[in-house]
Amino acid sequence: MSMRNSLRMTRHTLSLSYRADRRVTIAVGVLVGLQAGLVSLTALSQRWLVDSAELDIAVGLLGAVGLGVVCHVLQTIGQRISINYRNDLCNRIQLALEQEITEAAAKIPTIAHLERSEFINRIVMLRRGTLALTNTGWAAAYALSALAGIAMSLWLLMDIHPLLALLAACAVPILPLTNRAKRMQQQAAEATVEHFRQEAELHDLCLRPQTAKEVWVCGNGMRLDRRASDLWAEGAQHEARVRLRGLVYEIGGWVLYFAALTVALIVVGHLLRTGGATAGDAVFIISLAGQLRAQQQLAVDTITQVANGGRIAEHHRWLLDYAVVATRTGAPAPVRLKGAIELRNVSFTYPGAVSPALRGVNLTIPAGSSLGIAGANGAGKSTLVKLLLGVQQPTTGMITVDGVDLRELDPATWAAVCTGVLQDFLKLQTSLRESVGAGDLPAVQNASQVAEALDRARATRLVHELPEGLETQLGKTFGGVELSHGQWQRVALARGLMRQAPLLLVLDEPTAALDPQAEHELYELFMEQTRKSAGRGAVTALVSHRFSTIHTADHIVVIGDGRITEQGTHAHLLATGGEYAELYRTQMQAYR
Ligand SMILES: Nc1ncnc2c1ncn2[C@@H]1O[C@H](COP(=O)(O)OP(=O)(O)OP(=O)(O)O)[C@@H](O)[C@H]1O
Repeated sequence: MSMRNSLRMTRHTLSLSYRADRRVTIAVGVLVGLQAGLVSLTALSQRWLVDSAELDIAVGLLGAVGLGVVCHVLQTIGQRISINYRNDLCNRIQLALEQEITEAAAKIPTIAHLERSEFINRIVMLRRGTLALTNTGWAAAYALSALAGIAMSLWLLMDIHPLLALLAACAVPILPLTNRAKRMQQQAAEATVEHFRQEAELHDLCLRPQTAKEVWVCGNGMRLDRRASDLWAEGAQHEARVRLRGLVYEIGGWVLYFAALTVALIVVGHLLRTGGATAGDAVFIISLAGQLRAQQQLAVDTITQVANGGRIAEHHRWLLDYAVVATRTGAPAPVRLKGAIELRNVSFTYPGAVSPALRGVNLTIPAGSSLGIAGANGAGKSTLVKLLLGVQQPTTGMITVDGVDLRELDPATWAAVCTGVLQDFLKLQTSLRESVGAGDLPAVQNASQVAEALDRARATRLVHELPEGLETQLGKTFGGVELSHGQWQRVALARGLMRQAPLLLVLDEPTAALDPQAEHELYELFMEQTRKSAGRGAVTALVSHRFSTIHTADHIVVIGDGRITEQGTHAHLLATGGEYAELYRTQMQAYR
């Protein structure tokens, strides 16, 4: 399997190199190929030089010097040129691979793969191993060149004495033993990836400004740091132990070769003493035997790199296959909703969770209406929102849009008619214009559309307060202006309001960071927008803990422990006198 992956990645990365620069790829290929013959030719020139000197042949001497110089020049300069250009090609291959990985990940229409640790580990291994993947193709080219060079050297050595073939035979175990050592290291890296992921996460908690303040207030910094360091030490110790065991295998592989080298040197001494070889032959054998070690080392290193690339390629293949399986096409999403969005007996369980987050939910959201979603923490409100947006799919049951199963609609076109603000909204550290415009990318340059969205989010004052208005860089990471949490939320709101005619507007606690007056104004606005776009059948789904805001929705559902416990209009729910009525009255009294 790994062999097949190595071959596939070799072909793939070499074709990426060829696509990146055809002429340079061919030139580097020729230079790498030439290296195969240069080692033998250099040794032959040395033999020719010594024999010509012994026999006093001037032409031979001149020829040998010329050949030697040409070989050395080609070897040294060729190597420098090929290494430099190969590095440049590898940078381009790496960029192309990273694009491929990001594009594959971006094509996946749900986020299910980002909620399973075995998948996340694969993605981390893949990202960490991009360099190994990148090198596979050119490592294979160097390996072929080294193997061809070894074959040529051996053929010439055996011509002098068959025993010298021992040098090659005894080098054979080096490759499987080195490969075994590398495989052990790779397995250790896979076993410890979660340790390092947790360590990075814990250290990030202490270093990210957003989280560091809470860590400081709780006085957890030292403890988190110790826990992170313990995790790192555990992972690093395991890897170090495996590396040491691997080293024993690697050295073991070379022991046999050094024994064969001793035999070869004894053979040379014997041949010289008995007249079986000339002084030129002796120089030739010693020179080639020395070079052979370097060639074998190169072959082992590069073949190991190819095998390593093959192991990472398995994760690459997994991601591409997963993206293909997960990528769905289907009927385009409607631009106008005529009937309703319906949830039919929908249940959803998060990967690895023991109990469902939603159970048997039946709900009809008629075209042109607004839906208020209420419920305690952890009841399942945000999960319902994720299912409506299509980023998660029901485990059982189905969601239909005008009678068509959401899974049968083209996810990209469905995403294009959805918009909104999620609870854990994005703080996009770009210019204000881009941070808002990202809500409708084709319009990101359209300053008036961006300004309009900011106006609808009641954030125009913010634009005037910022030193460069719409072009102000936001966030500290790139030296911009830091906003308050509420201001960031307004920017996120404006982003969610960028799309001119969405079919589904989702607002998952979009005003939690705003003051009550601002919240009230915004809800009035949302409801007005819902009424205005009712002609297109657009639907607004609004999650909030504040009953003062959701009571204006056309239909309200209360979720408890993953089930709909009550639903109806505000008036109906108040008249029923259930949990909603009680909570509503309690909140209203608290506000008085
Ligand atoms: N990514 C996840 N993986 C596993 N379980 C999750 C995940 N997200 C939420 N849950 C679980 O699903 C249940 C519902 O969570 P959800 O976020 O939908 O609640 P919520 O009603 O939006 O809560 P809140 O009011 O606190 O935002 C909870 O029990 C929660 O622990």
